[in-house]
Amino acid sequence: MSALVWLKRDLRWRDHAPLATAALHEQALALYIVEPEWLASPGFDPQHLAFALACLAELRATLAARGLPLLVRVGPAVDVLAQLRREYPYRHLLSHEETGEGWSYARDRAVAAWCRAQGVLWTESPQTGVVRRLRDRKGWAARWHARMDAPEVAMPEGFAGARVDTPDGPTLASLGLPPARPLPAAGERAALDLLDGFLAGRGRVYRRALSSPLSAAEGCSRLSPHLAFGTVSMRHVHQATEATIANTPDRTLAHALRGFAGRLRWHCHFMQKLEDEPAIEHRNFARVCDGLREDAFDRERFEAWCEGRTGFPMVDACMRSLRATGWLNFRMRAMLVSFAAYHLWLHWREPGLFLARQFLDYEPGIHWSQMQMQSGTTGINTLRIYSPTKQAMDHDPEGVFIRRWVPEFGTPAYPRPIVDERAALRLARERLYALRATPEARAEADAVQQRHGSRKAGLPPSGARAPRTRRRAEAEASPLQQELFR
Ligand SMILES: Cc1cc2nc3c(=O)[nH]c(=O)nc-3n(C[C@H](O)[C@H](O)[C@H](O)COP(=O)(O)OP(=O)(O)OC[C@H]3O[C@@H](n4cnc5c(N)ncnc54)[C@H](O)[C@@H]3O)c2cc1C
Repeated sequence: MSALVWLKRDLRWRDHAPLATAALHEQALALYIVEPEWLASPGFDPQHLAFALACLAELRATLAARGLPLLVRVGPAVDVLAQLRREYPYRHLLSHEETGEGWSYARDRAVAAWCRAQGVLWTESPQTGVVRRLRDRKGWAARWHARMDAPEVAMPEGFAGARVDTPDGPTLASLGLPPARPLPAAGERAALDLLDGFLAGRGRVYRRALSSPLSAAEGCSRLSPHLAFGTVSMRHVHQATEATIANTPDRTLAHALRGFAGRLRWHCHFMQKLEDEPAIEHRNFARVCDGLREDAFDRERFEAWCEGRTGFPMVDACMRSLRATGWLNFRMRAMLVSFAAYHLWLHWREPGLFLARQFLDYEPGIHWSQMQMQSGTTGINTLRIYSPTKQAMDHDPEGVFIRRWVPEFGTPAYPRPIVDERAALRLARERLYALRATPEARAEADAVQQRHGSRKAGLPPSGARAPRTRRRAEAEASPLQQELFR
């Protein structure tokens, strides 16, 4: 039987089940499809494709050295698969599972229907801790560990590669796309180098460096684009981290890496939410929040936020830095969203799409869950309103980061604040706390908690006892939830 490996967000050689299985077949071929639906999706930015193509260039050489040709084609997935089958009559399609946006879910359903009609066997393998068709979250963390602690997939020596021409694939220019902003190093080698350097010592300052935009760029792992494009497997990162923690005599490093290791679970925990409820890309987790902000969308405020000219220097510095580099640390991402949601009273969808285009690491499951969490529409998480002034005092006390990105700050060229912070926050709090106190909101919070809450983390069902004040609510948040907000 002939096999076709359909590469998606798994652009690596190591720990790759579909590639390993393909080697057992009479003939094999690998394919990456540049899908028009992706290019047209509102969260897409040319930097995403540029990164994928750079990863593919390296992978193509890796696979060619083992006798496996890799084709890169452009078109709707079903059309490309059907055309290729006329040139190379494969019977077995192999890929990893994907937890993506609605268009990719619809495409997977179309591919499944096409495979059934054509008599093609399609085998999808998991590659993260996300569990398909999960009934409930009970025991999820144990399943995550079972998968992540299992041995990595043994990779074959070589393949009986199909004899096909492998012309050069598309480029941004050939697809009519503008050039991408400067990118970090792409591909599997770069991912492994980043991980090795982080575990060998760079990660020592992780806990201290994580929160400030001045230190986080160096002190965090910076693995997120690699996890999003699959140039390294989550299992490999987890196992390498656990091995370092167990073996290093450096207790500071081990302690720092324990914090990092916990975040790897959060990656899959958030993706699981989108897997279980794909609609959260578009609509509120807590439906009682429907209508809260939809009709109040102020485009001028939104544009000022996007362009980094809100008159709040820490917000503007973060936004400008993100636009230039494609990355921002967790706390500053959360602050940007909190500012959009509470200070500017913007619904999360458009700011979320804008940020998706800026983040090279755009991962829909994490992204939409976090957008809603930081906007107060999950119904179960503590409302966390970040003060940009406090964030600047805590994480950029000398104003170094602000001066770097907002050089005109302190001159007449810098805009005045676009909102009155006190008045905006008073109104936002009143609206949200009033809503959360309703019996409907409490009942719904229970349902959201049952479906999406991390029971292993011991999160108290927030609907069971409605928090009366913000301080009390924060005190009630579980340690793991608080850890997430650090
Ligand atoms: C509004 C908002 C949107 C976000 N969107 C994305 C996104 O699209 N893609 C993305 O990868 N991360 C997203 N995050 C989470 C987090 O900010 C990034 O994962 C992190 O900043 C990436 O840098 P790093 O790889 O150096 O992280 P490290 O701190 O080194 O963490 C290692 C890995 O753990 C995972 N991780 C870390 N923090 C979190 C978290 N809070 N939730 C889930 N997983 C986490 C990521 O896979 C990350 O690469 C978002 C956070 C917020 C507040």
